[in-house]
Amino acid sequence: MSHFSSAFTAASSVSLPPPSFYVSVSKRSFIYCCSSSQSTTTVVNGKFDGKIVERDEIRFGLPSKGRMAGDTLDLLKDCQLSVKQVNPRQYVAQIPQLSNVEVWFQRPKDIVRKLLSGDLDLGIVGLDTVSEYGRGDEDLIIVHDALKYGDCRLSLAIPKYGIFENINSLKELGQMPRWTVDRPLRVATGFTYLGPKFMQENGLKHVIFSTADGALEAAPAMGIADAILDLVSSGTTLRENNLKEIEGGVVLESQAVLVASRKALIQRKGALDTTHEILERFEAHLRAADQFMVTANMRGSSAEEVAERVLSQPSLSGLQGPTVSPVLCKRDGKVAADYYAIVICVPKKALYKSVQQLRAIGGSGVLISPLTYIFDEETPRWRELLSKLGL
Ligand SMILES: Nc1ncnc2c1ncn2[C@@H]1O[C@H](COP(=O)(O)OP(=O)(O)OP(=O)(O)O)[C@@H](O)[C@H]1O
Ligand SMILES: O=P(O)(O)OC[C@H]1O[C@H](OP(=O)(O)OP(=O)(O)O)[C@H](O)[C@@H]1O
Ligand SMILES: [Mg+2]
Repeated sequence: MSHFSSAFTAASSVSLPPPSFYVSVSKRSFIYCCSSSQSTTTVVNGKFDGKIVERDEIRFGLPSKGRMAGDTLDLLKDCQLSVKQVNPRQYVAQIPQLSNVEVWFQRPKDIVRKLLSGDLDLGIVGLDTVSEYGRGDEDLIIVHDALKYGDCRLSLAIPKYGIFENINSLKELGQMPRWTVDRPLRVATGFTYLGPKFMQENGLKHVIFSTADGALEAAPAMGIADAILDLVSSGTTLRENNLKEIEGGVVLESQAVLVASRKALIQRKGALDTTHEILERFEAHLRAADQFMVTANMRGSSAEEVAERVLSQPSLSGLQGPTVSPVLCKRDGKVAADYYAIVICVPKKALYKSVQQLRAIGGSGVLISPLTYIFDEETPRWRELLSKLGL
């Protein structure tokens, strides 16, 4: 177990001056004050003399509640990694298939903070959370960038009415002459790192940010802010509050990601192997999730001739060409192959087109089955990870 208590707070995130404040757009550091039984140590950006604190288990942070929690457990279950949590209020759990892993349920932002402080080694959160609370720290490595749930975008929105009626782009918003040092554009957001950074990168000078924990969409109508910067998925909340997104106003496209601490992967025994296994399971499942396995019978003179016909169709080329096997039957006392069974994988969205193309080349008895996993020789993301780690 760690010598340090985990209950530390990122100093930069606790004392946001209410009600509105000028945010420095320079990169700020996290400062954690850690006390052990013997001494008090200051750990800057989660680094403790560049070394990790020794412990035997690999700690995996999962969202404890909210919209990411259920989908995260579902993904793990689909990858045959069942998280054994006795009740929802228990914050530690096990994954029997990964005996060296300890799951810790935490709020998404705390997962990122604890990866940086070295209290977690791996985590699953939205890319928005990694970007906001990770603040570009090089210790954070995105191992899988597209877990295919939690889709949303961080986007700037302004009222549809009044002075903004004819404003439809970030450029037009920035060029409105009314924003001055004395009367800057007021933006309400929970993203107090990404917001100012985005405005600076886009050359908007007179901007002031205020923050609140939720229901930001009310701020313009209440006269508290001119614009909001918040997550959007269906767009319903914006619409219901008479707000609109603008061209060039998307800060970030987000979905759930698997993120790791670089130090943990390099220094902690077993961390890299465990990450490899989790990554392989995720990739195998996610690749399979949008494909069907299609089998069909085709009359033909040889396996090669049948394969030629299949490969002539654009939607039927399969993973590495079709698998073609003879369907053997007895005719006039002799075993012969008049038919061949072909097996291919097709993207779910191309299913009907594939069936049509199979029929067009003489396919019959077409069977469609769901695919559960596709394990390739090596996943491209594993290679990328090794290269990011300099291994
Ligand atoms: N429409 C959406 N609004 C907000 N978050 C979304 C949306 N769609 C997907 N997400 C993802 O879900 C995450 C937010 O989950 P949730 O609202 O449960 O947690 P949170 O608000 O960050 O936690 P907390 O309750 O500690 O503030 C986001 O960081 C984002 O990655
Ligand atoms: O585009 P939509 O599908 O409408 O989703 C966007 C809304 O969802 C989130 O709020 P949440 O439900 O987390 O409530 P909160 O603002 O109180 O956190 C987000 O902050 C937006 O308000
Ligand atoms: Mg929320």
